[in-house]
Formats: sequence, C-alpha cells, structure tokens
Amino acid sequence: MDGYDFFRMLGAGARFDFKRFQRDAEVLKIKRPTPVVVNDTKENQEKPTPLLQPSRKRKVECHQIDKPKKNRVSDDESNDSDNDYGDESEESSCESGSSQSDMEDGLNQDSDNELQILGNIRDKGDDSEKTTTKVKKKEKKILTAEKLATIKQEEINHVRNQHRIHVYGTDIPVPIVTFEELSSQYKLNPQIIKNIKAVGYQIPTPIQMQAIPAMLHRREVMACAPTGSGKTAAFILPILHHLQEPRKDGLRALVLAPTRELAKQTYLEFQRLSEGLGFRILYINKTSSFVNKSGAKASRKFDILVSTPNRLVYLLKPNPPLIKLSSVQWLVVDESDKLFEEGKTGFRDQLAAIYKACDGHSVRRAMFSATFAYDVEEWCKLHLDNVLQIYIGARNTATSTIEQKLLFVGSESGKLLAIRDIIRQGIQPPVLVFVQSKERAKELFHELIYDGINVDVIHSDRTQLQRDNVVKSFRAGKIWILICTDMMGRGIDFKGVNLVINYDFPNSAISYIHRIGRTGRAGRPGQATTFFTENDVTNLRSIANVMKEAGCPIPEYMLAIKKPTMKARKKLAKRAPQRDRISTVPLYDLEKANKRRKMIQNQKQRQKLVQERKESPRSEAANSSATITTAKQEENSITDVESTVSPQMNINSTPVKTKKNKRAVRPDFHKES
Ligand SMILES: Nc1ncnc2c1ncn2[C@@H]1O[C@H](COP(=O)(O)OP(=O)(O)OP(=O)(O)O)[C@@H](O)[C@H]1O
Repeated sequence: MDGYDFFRMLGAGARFDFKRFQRDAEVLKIKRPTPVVVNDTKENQEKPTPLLQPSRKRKVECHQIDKPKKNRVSDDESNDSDNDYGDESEESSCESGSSQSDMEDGLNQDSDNELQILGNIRDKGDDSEKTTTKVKKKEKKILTAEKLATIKQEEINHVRNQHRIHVYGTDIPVPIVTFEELSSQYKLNPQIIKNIKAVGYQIPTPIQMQAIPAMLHRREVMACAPTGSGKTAAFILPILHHLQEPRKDGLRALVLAPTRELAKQTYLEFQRLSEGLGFRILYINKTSSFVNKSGAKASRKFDILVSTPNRLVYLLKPNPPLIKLSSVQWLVVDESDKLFEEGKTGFRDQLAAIYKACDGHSVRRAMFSATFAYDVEEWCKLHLDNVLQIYIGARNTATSTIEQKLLFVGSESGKLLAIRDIIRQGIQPPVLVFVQSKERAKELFHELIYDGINVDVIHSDRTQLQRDNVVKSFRAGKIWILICTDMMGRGIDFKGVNLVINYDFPNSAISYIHRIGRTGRAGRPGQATTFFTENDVTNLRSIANVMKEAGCPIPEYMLAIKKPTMKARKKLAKRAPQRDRISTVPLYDLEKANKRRKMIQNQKQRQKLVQERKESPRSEAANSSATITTAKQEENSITDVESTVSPQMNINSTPVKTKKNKRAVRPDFHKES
C-alpha cells in the first residue's frame, strides 16, 4: 500500500473542505470526485465498511491532512463555492476532469467497495426523503442550540452592561446574579450561603457577580471596583469555598493589606463569613507576641493569614523563617496599587519577598483595588496565569453616591473658619477629617478639642492600643469627628460615615478617590467637602475631573487649568506642600506674647530680689549665693522633666524656684514649641 492508498483509507468518508482549502486543492490538483453510481443491490448494501458509517446522504470528499491552514478563502469567496451539502452536478464535473490526481485514480480504481457503499447510500431512493428530513431536523437542532447559545450570551452581555462589568481575558466565567447560584452551580457550602444572608447581603454587588465565579474557577484575577463596592467579600467567598474545611496543612490562604486597621477589618470579615466552618484565621497584631505565643508552628495551626507586608516580611527574614508560606493556595493583594508602589510609602520590595515565599505549585493570585495603576496591570499581564481583568464602571472614578464639593477657603486660617462654620451649621456624625500629616492632625485636634465636640485623632504616632480604641469608639458612635491622615484613607469601612472633609487637599486624584470613598459605601449616600487654597492648584484640575466624571457640578475654569507637568505631580505625590500651622493664633502673635511673658517674668524676679535685699541687708551675700544655687538646681530638674520636649526650656526656666512655679512654666513652653 503506497502513501495515497493509506491516505485514501484514512480519508474515506471524510469530507475535503473545498470551501476552506480551495487553493490547496488547486496546488495539489485535487478535484471534486464524481460519485460513482453503483447499483443498489442487496449485496452491495451489506458490504461492511470500517471507516464509513454514514447516517445520512454524504458526499465523497478528500480529507486534506497536515496542511497549514493558511490562504483561507474569504467569506465572499466561500459564497461562490459549494456548501457542505452542495450540488452534485458540480461534483460530477470533478470526476470527468482530465487532470485527475493519482490519489483520485486510486480512489476510483481501488476503493470500489467503499464507493459502492457510498453509491448505495446515495441512491437509496426510498430512504433519501427520510434522510433529508433527518438532516433537516438535525440542522434545526443545531440551529436551535446556536440560537439558545446566542440568547444566553445576550443575557450575559445584558447583565454585564447593566452592572457596568468589563472583563478582559479568555474563557470568561458567566457572572452570577444571585447568591443562590453559588450553591446550584458551584456547590458552595450551605453554611457559607447562610453566613452571607446572616450578614445581610441579599444580592451580589457587580464586582462579586464577576469576581466570585472567576475565582471559583481558579482564575487569577486583577479586579478594580469602586470604593465600598464589596471587594472584600468578593475574594473571601471563593477562598472559603476552595479551602473547604479546616486542615492542619499549614497556611492555605494569605491576604495582604497596607495598614493594620485594614488587615484587622478583613480578618473580622473572614470571621463573619466563615462562621460555623471552624477555619482558624490568623491576624498578626504584634510580631513579638506572635513569635512568643505561636512561633514557627503557627504556619501549621492556621488556615488563613491576614497581614500587612511589613509584619510578614519580618517573620520571613530569619533563617529558617518564622512562618511558612509554601502551602499557600490563594494569595490576595488588597489595595494592590498601593502595595505595588515603590519607595517609602509603597511595599514593592516586601511584596517581592512574599511572592518568593509563596512557592507552592498550586498558588493562585488575585489583585484587588478601587483604583487602577498601569504598572500593576502590566505586571499582572506578564506574571499572572491567563489573567482575567475585571473592571466595574470607568477606571479611577469616585463612587456615584457621593455628593462632592470643592470649597475655596482663601488661606490656611480660612480652613479653620470653614470647618467651624460647617460644624456650627450642623453636622451629622460620624465625620472623617483628612489632613496631610500627623503633625497637622495633632494641631487640628488641639484646636477642635476645646470646641465642645467629641473629636479624636488617629495617626501613626499613636500606640496600637490607642489606634484600636479610637477605631472602636468611632465605630460605636462615641467619637463624632475623627481627624486622620491618609493612613485611614484606604479600605477602612466605617459604617455610615456621612461626611468626609478634606481639610488638606489630597496629593493625588487617587488619594482623593480613596479618602472620599470612606463615605457613600455599599450604595448609601454620602457627602465629601474638599477645602482648597491657591497653593492647591496643581492637583485641582485632576480632582475636578474626578468630580465631573461622577456627575458633580464643576466650574468650567477648573477644567481649563493648565495640566501640571508629570514632574510637578510626582513631586507633590511624594511630598506634601508646606503649610502654615493650624492655629487660630498667628505664629507672630504667639511669639510676641511669649516674649512679653518672659519679660514680665524676669522683671518680677528682679523686683523680688531687690525686695529681699532691702529686707535683710546683712544676709545679702549669703542669700544671693543661696538663690544662685537653688536656681541652678531647679534648672537642672526642669531640664530632666522636659528635656524630651525642647531644649529651649532651660533658657526660659532659669529663675524658677518652687514646684508650683515650675508647673507654671510649662504652658508657656508648650505655646512656644
Ligand atoms: N452583597 C452585598 N450586599 C450588601 N452589602 C455588602 C455586600 N457586599 C459587601 N457589602 C458591604 O459593603 C461595605 C463595603 O464593602 P468592602 O469593605 O468590601 O468594600 P471595598 O470595595 O473593599 O471598599 P474599599 O475599596 O474602600 O476597600 C461593607 O460594609 C460590606 O459589609
């Protein structure tokens, strides 16, 4: 048997697609073979054929194998050629062609049996009608299936359009529209469904609709959805499903968050949604106590870890590491654009160390954030396996339920007047006030504390216990106004924050989106007021654009402001602008008052000395030496007490003698510092 025979054997009964491979057929000089009409004898009918098992009328076609699918004919061209169940007269013409290939010869001469059978099939006069009906039915069935698929796709598209879900990637899982679908389609543990209902989630939010099925399909994702849109549950639910039950296999899921407050909040959400499942979830509050209490064995005891990158890297550094991440199956990076930032405020180096430690073969990764960063997207495309990119709404936009306002306050002192004015007009607590640094947070706190309102402050200088207590009190409604820095700008979910005041202008549009995103969460309404002065023009335009995008009214001049250079924006993002201190008393007046106070004090001291000398002239010498000694001692003791505060103290406190007076010096000093 030569090659053609073999080819014929293989290709018998299969159809050569002349429509698609017309050029190939021409090159190989393959023509459509003419069907050989064979008598419809019983004998012929009964001849067995191993390769042909036709159930309906078929053409005899050559099956071109191992030919690259190039030079395909276009749609137009294909219209000209015959269809699959085409005209047989055309096929007959093929057969009579003088330049038939050897292969065709082989077909005609050596495969009589097969052709006879074919002929039998073709010429089954009685059966042909039945066969045609069958074919038609099958075609109809195919059409119906296709139609159904189209209808289903249209429905899916409709759901995505309705919820502004944009997905990029291949084999995109169908979005869910109810949580019940999770049990019917993904066999989610009924206890998880029960927990979802118990926390009050009735229907999934758009990000949950698409990200949950994606992660349930073990797809690596990069998800970007507005603030307060339920991203946390979107990654928690699939993780709980995949982990199934508590095991002592080590940490199987790791969630990273940029701040301790956010890590703790995620930890609490894990607890709420995994109620009754028995998972052991670890949140590292203090690395030292973790090492003492849990030690290296912790990796075995817990199923899920929620941490900030810094703490985790600290535990990974020793050799051998104090924590093992090799059994991690899901690594979730929350606020991914923040964690990817380089430099002092970012965590890129720490992330790299953590990725390296998650060296299990089945690790899947998911990035979540409310704002999109180009470098995160690029990284995800390069490093994640068949990544699915999910975006809800337009990228880098604020939540539409927030009413945003910009307020020109003239100068720094104008800000204090403005905030007092807002408070006087009536506020609906809780209110968050953002300033650019911890120093300014302290200054503003000292100003507002005397206004008779429940105000507190949170910043990185406060102890962890203080920070935890403040968060707790704010959540409980004991604090009405919370002054904070950008530390609280991301991810924190304070229920029902009604108003966010940007006392200091945010240093980027991204920071603005996150800050104001502390209100208007989970579909609730919220308000955001941003103070600005002439010094804030650099970012004014970009923030005005965010507001415009969300449908807030914006004066035209703001959008017409010249776009700042990239250099200026980067500089501003790195370092906040210098601002006057927050105080109702101008610094000049403060200094002047201090000078006066010192003069009066010195004058009094001198008068006192003169008086003493007058009263006992004989003991003058002894007294004066005693005074000097006591003053020196006092000076030293004051230095001990206040040296941590300021070196200027020594200069001011020289003449003080008694304990009572010593205390009196302190307020002066404070004002000066
Ligand atoms: N399906 C749901 N139905 C109702 N509320 C929900 C649903 N999912 C989450 N929430 C609630 O929405 C609020 C915001 O959720 P979450 O903190 O996960 O938002 P986020 O998208 O992570 O926001 P951010 O970007 O600010 O971190 C939470 O109070 C949460 O309990």
